[in-house]
Amino acid sequence: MALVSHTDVLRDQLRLAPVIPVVTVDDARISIDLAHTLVRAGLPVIEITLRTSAALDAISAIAKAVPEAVVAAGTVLAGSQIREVADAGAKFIVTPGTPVKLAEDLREAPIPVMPGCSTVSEAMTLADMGFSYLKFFPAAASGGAAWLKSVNGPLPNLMFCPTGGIDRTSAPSYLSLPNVVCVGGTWITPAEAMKKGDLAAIERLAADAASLQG
Ligand SMILES: O=C(O)C(=O)C[C@H](O)[C@H](O)COP(=O)(O)O
Repeated sequence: MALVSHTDVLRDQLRLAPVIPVVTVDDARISIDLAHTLVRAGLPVIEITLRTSAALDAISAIAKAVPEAVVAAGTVLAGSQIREVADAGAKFIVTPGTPVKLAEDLREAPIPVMPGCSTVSEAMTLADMGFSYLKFFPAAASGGAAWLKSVNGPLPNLMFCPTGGIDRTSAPSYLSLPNVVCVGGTWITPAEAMKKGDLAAIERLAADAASLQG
């Protein structure tokens, strides 16, 4: 099965930057300029959430026009979305949580997958199914850095991208942990800046996020 090589690809993608901007796009027309801005600032990995009707167009536009970006599809909730996002050009898939049926479908995905979990049992189930890089969501609400520190003892082979309630101030405390590969967050692309198309503000936030270390 292709999962092992997918894991290697995903690991390399997740190591590109300390922060994955989690972006909700209302108008796909901003997506190419936004991706160029994030890449220039040092955040080439971009998660576009499938929460709006513009999301697939945004993924496809970025995949075609900004090859330096690694565009991921977030908020994948159903197996039927796997083919759609892969066809749009997504480089990997992110889920907020991963019921077993969805995990089974994700195992067959043609692109890498970072499934979401928020409990030790969910993490163990996903590990059993072959997934080694997991999104820990909602991170802050589910135990934050303390949870990650605790699970590193019993589950040292799992790596996490905590997301949910993380901001510029709390990100370094996650990034310093041995089982955190990067963090995700929306603070780089605030709704107001996205609405106004304020790419200068986004570039400042992104450059600052790109410089974060543990
Ligand atoms: O849509 C998804 O698939 C998600 O998992 C949710 C996002 O990752 C969070 O909404 C992050 O939001 P913040 O807490 O503002 O950083």
